[in-house]
Amino acid sequence: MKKNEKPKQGVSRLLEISGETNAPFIVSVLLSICGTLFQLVPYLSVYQVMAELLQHAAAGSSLNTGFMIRWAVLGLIGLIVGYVLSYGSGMMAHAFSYRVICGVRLKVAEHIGKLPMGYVTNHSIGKIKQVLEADVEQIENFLAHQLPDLVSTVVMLLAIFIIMFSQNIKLAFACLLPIVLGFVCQFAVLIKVMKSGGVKENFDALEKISSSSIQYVQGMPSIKIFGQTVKSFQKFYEDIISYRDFTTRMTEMIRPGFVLFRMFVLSVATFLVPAGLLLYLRNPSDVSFVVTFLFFLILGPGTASLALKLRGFSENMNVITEGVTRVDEVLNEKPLPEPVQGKLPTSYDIKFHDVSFSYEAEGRKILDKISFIARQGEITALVGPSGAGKSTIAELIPRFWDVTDGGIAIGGVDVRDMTVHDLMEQVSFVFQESFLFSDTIFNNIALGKPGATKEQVEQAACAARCHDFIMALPEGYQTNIGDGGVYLSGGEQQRISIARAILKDAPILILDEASAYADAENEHEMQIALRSLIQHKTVIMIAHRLTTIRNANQILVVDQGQIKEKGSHNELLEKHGLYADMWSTEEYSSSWTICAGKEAVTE
Ligand SMILES: Nc1ncnc2c1ncn2[C@@H]1O[C@H](COP(=O)(O)OP(=O)(O)OP(=O)(O)O)[C@@H](O)[C@H]1O
Repeated sequence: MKKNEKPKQGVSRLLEISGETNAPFIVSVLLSICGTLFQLVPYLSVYQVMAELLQHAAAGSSLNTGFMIRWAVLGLIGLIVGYVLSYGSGMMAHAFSYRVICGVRLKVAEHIGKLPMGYVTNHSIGKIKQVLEADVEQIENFLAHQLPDLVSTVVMLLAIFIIMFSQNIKLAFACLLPIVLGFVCQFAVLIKVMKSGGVKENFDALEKISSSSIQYVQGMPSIKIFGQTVKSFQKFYEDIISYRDFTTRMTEMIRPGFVLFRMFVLSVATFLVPAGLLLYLRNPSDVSFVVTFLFFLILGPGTASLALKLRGFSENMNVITEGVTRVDEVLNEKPLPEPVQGKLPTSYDIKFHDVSFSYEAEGRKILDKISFIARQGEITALVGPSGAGKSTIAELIPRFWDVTDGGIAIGGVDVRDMTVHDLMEQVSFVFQESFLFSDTIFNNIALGKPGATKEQVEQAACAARCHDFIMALPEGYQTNIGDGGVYLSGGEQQRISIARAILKDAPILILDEASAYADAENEHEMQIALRSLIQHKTVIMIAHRLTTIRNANQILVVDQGQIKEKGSHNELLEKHGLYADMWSTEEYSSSWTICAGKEAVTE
């Protein structure tokens, strides 16, 4: 955008976002205008036939039947051509609007993918969903249906009034007056709604309902187990109630103006008939006036339905502006800064140098001057109490967030000096909560390496020890997760995530509680799977169960955002510090049994 150039709004901003040109839209509008004009021909034809009938009614034999048939045929042709053109206009407008919303959705989705994770976690899924689905859907409705309709309605109204004024100015005024009065009432309401911020409030309220309904559905197990109902799930209930109150308030605000609007525009005949009769009584022998009056009686009430149509557009114009503003709010979020020409590391030691980090600008320090080196070909384990900052340390490596102070380097290259794409290529991450898409198992694994062959996916699944349970599913690798009652256990889901990571085969591997769901047998399977995954890589492993990481080359004990101890399992035991305490607590608790009867005993 050039300096001092006003940012685009509404439809032109939509075109800018989607990268579409307005040419198809203009063609669609032109077709719509032509279609509308052709649809006026039948009215003209009725008028001509009536005029002929009235003027020669007394002497039936002088009726020009050829003239009347020609007009009847012309009326029919006008009707057919009008509908064909309107159909063409509608088709073009739909194709155009679907291209626009496709472009907008892709742009927003692509942009969200470039934003720091902070954006996704700080903004509820409901809000993002609302922008991507409902707000964009309104755009389709507006572009495909309302805008072409608006143009044809305005053209039709203009054409009718031009014809009316050319026939009889006084009768034309009698038709115009109630419509003007109606719109004055309507605009008064509109200004009131705009001043009250009603459109924005409506979008905000829908966004809140969308967010809390997602939480309600996602939290269903807890809601059920704690005997909650939709009424006691306070947030959702309040959002529904406040939307009801808001819409009631808005209706009360809009209703009186709308009733007056309808009353005026539907009373065109009430204004027209007395005016016409007065004019007729002045000169009852004027047959041509009677013909004109009849013509007004045919066309006049038609203007009411057109005026009713126009009413909706003024409201929808605000809706579209608000929808585009919300899409722009997402697009204006700053993506992670990245260099144009990124550097690529040639080795994969990870070095944290005095890294401090807070989630919010002025927020609590989560990490405080963390320094360590995780060597290539070695396992570096992070252990410590819950909330110590282990996951945060891991998530800083692929730049889910950027450090507040200090730096992280891979093979001597600061992660901020690599392009985001290159950085992501270097890192595999198995998350605490494995996320599987509602797709086939094959596609879920192949996510690790787009374009992977069947053999590669199966090899990865074998290495991750999940091939056997996949083959036992109804359609093997082509089984859709979530369909037909196919659900996987937590441990199975995690092994699929490990298969994904094996397939990606990145030089850096981060495992955040990768065996958290595993039972004893599963954990053994998973350990074997991980062994084949971690060779020659830089591995960062977070674990609560210390047995899982006792063989790690280096163990970092994290507490309250700092590294309190560092060393191998044996070295740390000899220090008799936090790690030694955690180890003895784990050994102690693993020897616990619960007795049926009097008391719990230890071995
Ligand atoms: N997205 C976030 N926004 C704000 N604070 C966060 C966010 N994620 C984590 N925190 C806070 O950062 C601190 C460290 O969290 P982190 O998940 O790194 O700890 P952890 O040691 O991995 O814990 P656990 O072992 O329970 O997974 C916690 O106090 C947590 O509340």
